[in-house]
Amino acid sequence: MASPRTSVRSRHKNTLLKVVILGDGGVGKSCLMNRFVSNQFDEHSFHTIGVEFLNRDIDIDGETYTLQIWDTAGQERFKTLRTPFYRGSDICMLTYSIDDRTSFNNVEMWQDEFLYYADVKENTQFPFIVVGNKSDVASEEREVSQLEMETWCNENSITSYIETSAKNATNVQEAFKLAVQHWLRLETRADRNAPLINDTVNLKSKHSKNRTSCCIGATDD
Ligand SMILES: Nc1nc2c(ncn2[C@@H]2O[C@H](COP(=O)(O)OP(=O)(O)OP(=O)(O)O)[C@@H](O)[C@H]2O)c(=O)[nH]1
Repeated sequence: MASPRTSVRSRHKNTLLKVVILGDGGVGKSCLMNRFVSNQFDEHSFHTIGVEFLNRDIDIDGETYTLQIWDTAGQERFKTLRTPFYRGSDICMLTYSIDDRTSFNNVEMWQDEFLYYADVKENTQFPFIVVGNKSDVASEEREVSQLEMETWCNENSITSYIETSAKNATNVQEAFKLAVQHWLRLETRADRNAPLINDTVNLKSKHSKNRTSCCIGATDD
């Protein structure tokens, strides 16, 4: 027999969130996705060509969210294959590898690429999370300190950041959870502010446009 908690939760509709993972080739995007979805790690992971996606549910505060995770090809030559998939994203994970300074320096470029091709106008209103992967490497191989990453995030109004290791499964679940919590915070704020932004809102209408559909459908409406 189902527990009272389960039967209450089963009445809630799942929320589907599209999460896109961006970052230089080789920083570990595919490994992060596979660790999160299948709890597996491939020491000899191949470069991604274009995009791949996998789904996994995550429970936060008694609610279930289905994450549709899009792993993209980080190599420059695949740019035209990956960018058409940015539109409609709810969350963007900007990844670098802590033993590769160039990949950290490129985080800003990845954010710009995402904003442009996803057609997101307000970058401070979009849930970006910065993920420094490969935290398992020996300290002498580290090229980017955690403080440096936090400083960059603060300067760029990014409030969610974390170091992970897809290899030894450190903080991978937490990274996705943090991302959804960030999305939830912005969503709640958008809902709260909605009537203030549009003073001609029809109070009888049951249809409420949330922030996500605004970003997706801006050119199609
Ligand atoms: N030490 C360590 N190695 C990792 C980790 N994550 C991934 N790797 C290794 O890094 C290499 C690249 O991993 P991928 O997941 O294919 O990298 P990617 O970012 O998807 O690369 P592209 O598909 O080219 O964009 C592989 O050899 C992985 O085994 C990690 O957390 N720690």
